[in-house]
Amino acid sequence: MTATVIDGRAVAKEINAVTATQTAALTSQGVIPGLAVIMVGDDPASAIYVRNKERRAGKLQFNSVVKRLPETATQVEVLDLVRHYNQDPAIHGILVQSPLPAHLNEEEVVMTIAPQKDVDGLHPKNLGQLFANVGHQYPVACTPKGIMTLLDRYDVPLAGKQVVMVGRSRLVGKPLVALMNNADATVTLAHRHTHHLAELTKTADVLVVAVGQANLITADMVKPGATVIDVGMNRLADGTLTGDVAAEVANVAGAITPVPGGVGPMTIATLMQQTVQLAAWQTGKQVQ
Ligand SMILES: Nc1nc(=O)c2c([nH]1)NC[C@@H]1CN(c3ccc(C(=O)N[C@@H](CCC(=O)O)C(=O)O)cc3)C=[N+]21
Repeated sequence: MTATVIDGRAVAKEINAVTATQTAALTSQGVIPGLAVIMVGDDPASAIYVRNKERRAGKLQFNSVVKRLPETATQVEVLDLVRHYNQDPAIHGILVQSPLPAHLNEEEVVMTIAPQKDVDGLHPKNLGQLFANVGHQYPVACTPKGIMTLLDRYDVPLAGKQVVMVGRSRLVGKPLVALMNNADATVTLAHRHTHHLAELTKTADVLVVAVGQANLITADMVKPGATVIDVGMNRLADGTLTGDVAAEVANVAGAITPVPGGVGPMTIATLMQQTVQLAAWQTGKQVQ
């Protein structure tokens, strides 16, 4: 038996088609969705992301701005740039690429982004709303949100199911836990201090892995028939891109996302979808 391959590119294409229609609707009302990306230094995963975002935003005819600052940029420079885009009515979404160089205070940068423009959903106000499952019109981190869309498109049941999330980043693991909880799954968050990881992952009906370590998850760690979502983005010495899940897992899982072509394209599509949504909220326009 070999697992169903969950085709992130195909689902992303559907989402992008809807986003294109919504973009046209907004543009005809005089609002061009505006996305500002700030990248400091040159993290390789960020470089892939920025390149693919620019391409997609161009195709959708967004107002897309990418500001690249050198590794040596100061905290004040980054904060001033964020404040500039906070004030700019042509920009509806602001994204600061993570990780920032070690000398910068990421916490303070995130706190400075206007919550209504925080297209990554990282601001404590937005994360708080997500965890409390209260309110409406708040952004959610694009990778976990895109994962929920994928699972929905593939009719993967979540209510009452065991979900194990490996990796507790603010960008993926934490928001995914909240989204899964809000979807009535029983969710466990595992991380570098977790004991007996293999025993835990083997209980998962849905296993999501966002660690950044090639081959971390092997076939013996997966329940037969489970859905495995691989968020890893690892560049091997020979230049190939690979996730955190070993190829042999396809012999055990029921469904699995490939890398590339799984979660990555969904992150981009969700970013564009959410930028349009933020533009509509900020301007009071209808998109559908
Ligand atoms: N504030 C912030 N938000 C992020 O969401 C964020 C970030 N910082 N820093 C870097 C990581 C990495 N990331 C990727 C998203 C899509 C692809 C992607 O498009 N992957 C494709 C293409 C791969 C390729 O072009 O070779 C795929 O998996 O098929 C990659 C990487 C978002 N991240």
